[in-house]
Amino acid sequence: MLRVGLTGEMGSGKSTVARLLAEHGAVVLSSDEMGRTMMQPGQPVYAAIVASFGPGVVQPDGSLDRRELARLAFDPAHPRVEELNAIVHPAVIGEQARQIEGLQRTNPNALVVVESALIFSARDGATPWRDRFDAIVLVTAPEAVKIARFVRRSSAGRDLTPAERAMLEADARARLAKQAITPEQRAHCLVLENSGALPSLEARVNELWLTLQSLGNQKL
Ligand SMILES: CC(C)(COP(=O)(O)OP(=O)(O)OC[C@H]1O[C@@H](n2cnc3c(N)ncnc32)[C@H](O)[C@@H]1O)[C@@H](O)C(=O)NCCC(=O)NCCS
Ligand SMILES: Nc1ncnc2c1ncn2[C@@H]1O[C@H](COP(=O)(O)OP(=O)(O)OP(=O)(O)O)[C@@H](O)[C@H]1O
Repeated sequence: MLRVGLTGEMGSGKSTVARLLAEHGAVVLSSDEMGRTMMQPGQPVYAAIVASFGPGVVQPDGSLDRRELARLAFDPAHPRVEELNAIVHPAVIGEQARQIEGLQRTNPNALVVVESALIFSARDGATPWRDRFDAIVLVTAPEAVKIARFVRRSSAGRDLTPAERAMLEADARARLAKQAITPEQRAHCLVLENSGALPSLEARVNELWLTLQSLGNQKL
């Protein structure tokens, strides 16, 4: 088994790369999706978030108000993202470890890809990222492209007022600031640049797949 961490800042194209790797046969675990599942009513993570952040983050139907939670988490005057991370990240990392352990038994030759913007910074308090992954792939794109992709996704095709656009851009910058990757971390990564058109990304992913295959079960 090869355990690959797939990272890159928001809007860099990680999910697109994950999808392409899955088409080659990789087993992909998405941290964002796992986090969302654990934040559903009835889950321990949901209860811990409501206990910390209060009833103001609960919508009338009982689900979490993600927009309000994001506002509190990334509030520039009083950010609480570390508090939120301390609840969600250990649970997500623990679930990933359990799923990878299961795959070791059922599919020992699997190439497992864990997708997360926070591969280097997310902690469960115990296991350093070096012990959780055999190789890290970093997807990069220019800052302006990443912000534009976030604004486009968040507005879902709606026309934005200049004030709404400015708010979304500020939200994007606040999230990106929490994802910055240091040159020391980058030096550990296989870097995939994604500033061009999709076919050139696809060609790079084809090469990446061959490189990962050639690693076998070796740590990079
Ligand atoms: C703040 C929340 C409620 C915002 O929800 P929203 O639906 O707007 O965003 P979504 O979860 O789809 O994330 C979109 C992107 O935001 C960025 N982002 C999310 N959480 C964080 C964080 N803690 N730090 C930095 N960037 C983040 C990531 O690039 C992510 O891909 C949510 O992202 C959250 O609970 N974050 C904390 C837990 C977390 O880190 N989740 C992501 C991986 S487990
Ligand atoms: N090379 C490309 N050309 C055109 N569009 C692209 C390219 N790469 C990615 N995209 C588009 O940009 C958007 C963001 O890409 P993607 O969701 O893969 O990024 P991400 O890094 O996973 O972002 P996030 O962390 O926000 O989930 C998507 O709509 C995707 O289809």
